Amino acid sequence: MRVKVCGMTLPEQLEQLGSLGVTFAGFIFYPKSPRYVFKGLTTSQIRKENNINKVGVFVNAPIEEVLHMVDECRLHMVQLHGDESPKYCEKIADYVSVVKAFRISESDNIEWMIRNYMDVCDMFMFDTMGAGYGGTGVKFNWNMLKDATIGKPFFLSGGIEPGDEDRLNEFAALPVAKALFAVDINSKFEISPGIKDMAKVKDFVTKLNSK
Ligand SMILES: O=C(O)c1ccccc1N[C@@H]1O[C@H](COP(=O)(O)O)[C@@H](O)[C@H]1O
Repeated sequence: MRVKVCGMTLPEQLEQLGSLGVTFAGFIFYPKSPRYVFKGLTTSQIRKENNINKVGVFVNAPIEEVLHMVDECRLHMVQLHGDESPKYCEKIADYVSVVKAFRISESDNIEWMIRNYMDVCDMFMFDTMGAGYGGTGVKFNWNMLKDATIGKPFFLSGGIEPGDEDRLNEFAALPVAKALFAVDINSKFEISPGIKDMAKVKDFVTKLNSK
């Protein structure tokens, strides 16, 4: 199973990720996040990193700013984690792969939420609704996906933590998980915001892929 580690802020941790079997590194370009990428990384450090797929996470940012960062940092994908409209996604998708994130509450109908985004982005991400835009450290009810038709590859996100490996492998056996593209980990693998516990990341990736 592919893994994305989000909220990278340290150059030495970024360099290490690829060798741990992680497929994607996420950088949060949202200044209000405690994992804001420029706390510890520069655009040139990100640009030079060639051993991993780079995902920029944006929240309601101006389109020009997103495209500028894609160029500057040579991002492979952008993850739109705010309230971006289908039109907004479509404009960005002309230039780079777009992952549209949806923050899920118990009363949501997921198929309804994604319906207008089907033709304007490349993938989806399902995360948990919370007070902020992301990094809640809380899981949503994965059963809500069980009978849904998703129609695009998706990232599973929100509070995934060490010890979830078996549960994730069970989820991966469900019919809906044919579209499960990757699991996204973040705050539950940290020493402090933006500083990852690399031993926990390594252990998780190994256990997840050993079944
Ligand atoms: O982590 C943040 O600070 C953040 C801020 C704004 C938008 C997205 C953010 N993180 C994303 O949240 C999910 C889930 O994180 P967690 O596992 O619940 O901590 C993850 O995809 C991050 O990309």
